[in-house]
Amino acid sequence: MMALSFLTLNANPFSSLICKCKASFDTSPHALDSACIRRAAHLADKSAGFTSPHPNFGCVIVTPTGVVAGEGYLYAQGSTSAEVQAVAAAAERCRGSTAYLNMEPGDCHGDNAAVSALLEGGVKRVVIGMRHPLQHLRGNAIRALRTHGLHVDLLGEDLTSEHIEDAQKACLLVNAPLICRAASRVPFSVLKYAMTLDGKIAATTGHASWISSKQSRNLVFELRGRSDAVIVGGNTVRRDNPRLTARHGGGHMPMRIVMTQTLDLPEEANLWDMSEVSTIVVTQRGARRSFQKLLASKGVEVVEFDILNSREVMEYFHDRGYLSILWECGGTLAASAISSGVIHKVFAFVAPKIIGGKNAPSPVGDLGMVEMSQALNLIDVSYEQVGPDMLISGFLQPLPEMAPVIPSPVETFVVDPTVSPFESSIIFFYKTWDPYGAFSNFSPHPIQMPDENGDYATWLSVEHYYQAHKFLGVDDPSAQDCVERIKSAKSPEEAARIGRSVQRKHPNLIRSDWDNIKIDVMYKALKCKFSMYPHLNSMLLSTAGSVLVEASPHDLFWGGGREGEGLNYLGRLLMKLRSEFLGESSSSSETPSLTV
Ligand SMILES: NC(=O)C1=CN([C@@H]2O[C@H](COP(=O)(O)OP(=O)(O)OC[C@H]3O[C@@H](n4cnc5c(N)ncnc54)[C@H](OP(=O)(O)O)[C@@H]3O)[C@@H](O)[C@H]2O)C=CC1
Ligand SMILES: Nc1c(N[C@@H]2O[C@H](COP(=O)(O)O)[C@@H](O)[C@H]2O)[nH]c(=O)[nH]c1=O
Repeated sequence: MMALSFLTLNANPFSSLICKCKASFDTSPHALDSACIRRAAHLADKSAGFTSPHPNFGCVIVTPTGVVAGEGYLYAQGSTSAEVQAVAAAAERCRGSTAYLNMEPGDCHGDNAAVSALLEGGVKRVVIGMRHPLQHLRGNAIRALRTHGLHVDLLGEDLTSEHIEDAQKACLLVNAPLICRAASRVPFSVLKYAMTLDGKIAATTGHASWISSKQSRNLVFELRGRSDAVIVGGNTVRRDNPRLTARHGGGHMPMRIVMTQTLDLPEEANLWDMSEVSTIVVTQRGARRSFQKLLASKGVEVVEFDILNSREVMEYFHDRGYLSILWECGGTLAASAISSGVIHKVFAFVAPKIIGGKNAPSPVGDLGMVEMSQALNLIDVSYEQVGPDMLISGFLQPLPEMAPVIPSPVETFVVDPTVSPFESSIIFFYKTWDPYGAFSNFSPHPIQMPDENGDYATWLSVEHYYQAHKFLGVDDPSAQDCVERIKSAKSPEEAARIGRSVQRKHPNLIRSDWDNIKIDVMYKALKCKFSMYPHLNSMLLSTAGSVLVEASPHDLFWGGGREGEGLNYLGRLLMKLRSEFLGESSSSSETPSLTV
């Protein structure tokens, strides 16, 4: 199958790129640098979907004679960093080498693993394709490497050329969702549709299976596998009864979102089958409460909105940490999403078929335009043949510039003097890339906890420990198997996915006292984490006087909720722990009433 990505990376194997430089006697360091950075971006792209919501990192180590000595890419958050893998693979050949990184490493875990590996491996020069897009992480790794005497170059900062621009583009594209997140309040959204040569996405009857070829549809599975979620409108659910799963074998499975105003949806639908992946239905506040209950009984999450429109919905999923959304809706919802300015990229599969029909639906409904001069022009358009179809893709809006990233508190103060950078009465944390992201259960800090026999076992994160304890001690082989699967999950996200989906599907496997003990389980794990890592302990103590709130908009038990309606138990436990570390006997005075 051809490799498909949000970017269109050169499919040529790396070796040919290097050879090209050499064969044409273009031995300039810049030609080699750009080829190696492209390779790093290509490697980084291999795990797209799995790393989310974290960046994709690739690293290539090249000896002074131009030989690739080691390579690596980040498989998932919490797994071994690309730099550590590449340095290990290069072994002795690392000394004096150049390391190529598609993006500056961001050390949100406080262990500086990537930088340390490059230093310890004896790398002499580091070439970076792109600075870290998140302001609070940007520049830290570059500074650390330079402080230790390494020569660090940022591709394209001293000179530019076609090769360099290509390589820079590859770096931007491989982390487009993260860049988008850093610069705006919505995830990176791709609108994909399949249409006939006469511009129809279904027959007049609404029948649409299939317009595009099997090859194209296989490619769509890949696109789904690269996305955090796939979204459709209510009509598509009623008409197509889609599954929206990524069926390309072993890939990442996106969440499924249905956007419906009426909530007039079938009682039985493939999307309510949660055995493979979950579905979230977003709807108008107050819509069909009895149907909401029915969906809840099937494990489908329903989120109500006062104003249900594409932008509000995207902002909500942005706040939930989603980086990339694939829109597989019909023309009505597509027009609303385009009008709201939330669509970044379009993938149009054009099949050499004609269906006709004056009322047959087209991919984009009314945008209110009356003259061709108003048409939206795609940027950076690509054309690829896929089986008998033509895939046309391009951007509806340019990727955000790297400069205007989220301003630092001090910069915010300059822009808006009413915001004090020193006002810290509430500290929000959620994703591990946040300034206080290490407070999250998902921060990849392994903990060592005693089991029931007093033997110590290592858990890759607090989330691993917490999820596994839902099933611990249950006298059922499936529960024991679940504990093992969670324990060996490659990332905290994967651990949470397993734990939550088994809990939803097989509530009988959950230990009967779980609701009574879960806070205690979490507290023990947090205490261990903040005792084992001195820098985390200092970070926690440095927040003294501030209320800590886990800014999860959807977890109303551990998080603070969208409007402060959540119980914020994670924040409360951290404050309790902070009091304990500070030597205060009681935490009750600190427990906040959450009206944030
Ligand atoms: N060839 C292709 O690639 C595809 C073809 N199709 C075909 O398209 C047809 C369906 O098209 P269409 O009705 O446009 O698709 P959608 O169902 O995807 O979108 C329309 C629906 O979205 C819901 N919606 C919620 N909020 C909004 C909003 N703010 N603005 C607009 N809609 C909103 C409404 O659901 P509700 O009515 O429940 O309130 C509305 O009816 C079907 O025949 C299907 O087979 C669909 C997808 C892809
Ligand atoms: N008809 C059509 C598409 N339709 C989209 O795919 C959905 C069905 O997905 P699934 O149930 O997972 O196979 C459907 O609801 C709609 O969103 N996609 C395409 O690539 N080509 C096609 O010809």
